[in-house]
Amino acid sequence: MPREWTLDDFELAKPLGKGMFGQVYLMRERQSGYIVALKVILKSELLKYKMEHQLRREIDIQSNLKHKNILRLDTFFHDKTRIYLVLEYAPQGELYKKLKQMNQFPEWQASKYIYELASALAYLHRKHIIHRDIKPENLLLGIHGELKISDFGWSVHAPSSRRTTICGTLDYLAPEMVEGKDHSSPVDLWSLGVLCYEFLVGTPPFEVLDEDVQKTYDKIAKVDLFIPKHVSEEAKDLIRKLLRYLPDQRLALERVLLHPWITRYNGRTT
Ligand SMILES: Clc1cnc2c(Nc3ccc(N4CCOCC4)cc3)nc(-c3cccnc3)cn12
Repeated sequence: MPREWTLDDFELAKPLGKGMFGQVYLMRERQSGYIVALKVILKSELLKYKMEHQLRREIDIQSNLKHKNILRLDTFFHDKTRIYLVLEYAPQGELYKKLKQMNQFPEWQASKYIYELASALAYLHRKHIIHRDIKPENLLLGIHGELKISDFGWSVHAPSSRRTTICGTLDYLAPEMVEGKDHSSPVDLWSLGVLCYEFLVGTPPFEVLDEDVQKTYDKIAKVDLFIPKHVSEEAKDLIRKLLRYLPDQRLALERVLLHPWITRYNGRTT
């Protein structure tokens, strides 16, 4: 039985940044020199937002996943005031910052990220897990620039009905999520389509400038989609096959992985 870890087992290398519920630090485990990212969450904050059940689910789900495009959660521990998540360190940082810097990705880069995302989602869906919160802020980059899905705070076992109020942007949410209906794994297919658009265009497809939630919702419900002409026909085809109002009409992940826009840049999976 692995012994309980404590904060004394680690020494601080540098702060990495601020997440939703606390700071993230680059740490070195004293005995082995092993480098990790330590996510520190204040228990008081957790209680204030009634998020302890969501964190418990995040830990249960993420600690049992093993896939090169999913950030590993190695272990966790807590003291009187804080909970510590010992996570895999992603040396190339946050994908959304790279997207902001580059404004949009070249087609080969977007195709590679969508391929990696689809591979990770196929793995999750085989385990009947839906992520439900796929967006650039939840994507990190590994040592070779490979995409890593992090933050499983909204993941659940499919099928599901939402019990927690949605906060933050609606930009990535499927119509059935926004409408509060029962939903299942196709919600991640919708988000994949939104991300494919955003990687190539630089902004999400249903974003409204004044951030009026109702207007965003109306655009999502109508699938009011305009794809700029610089986007290749094959990429447009994939985006249109994912951004379908009816969940069952969205292209299955197995078909995404074999789509010409994906296989052109990532080699045909057997
Ligand atoms: Cl969990 C987890 C695992 N790895 C990371 C990570 N890695 C990481 C690597 C490298 C750079 N830099 C690369 C050179 O340019 C400056 C940034 C940043 C973050 N960051 C965060 C994080 C979280 C919140 C805010 N900001 C960053 C969470 N992480």
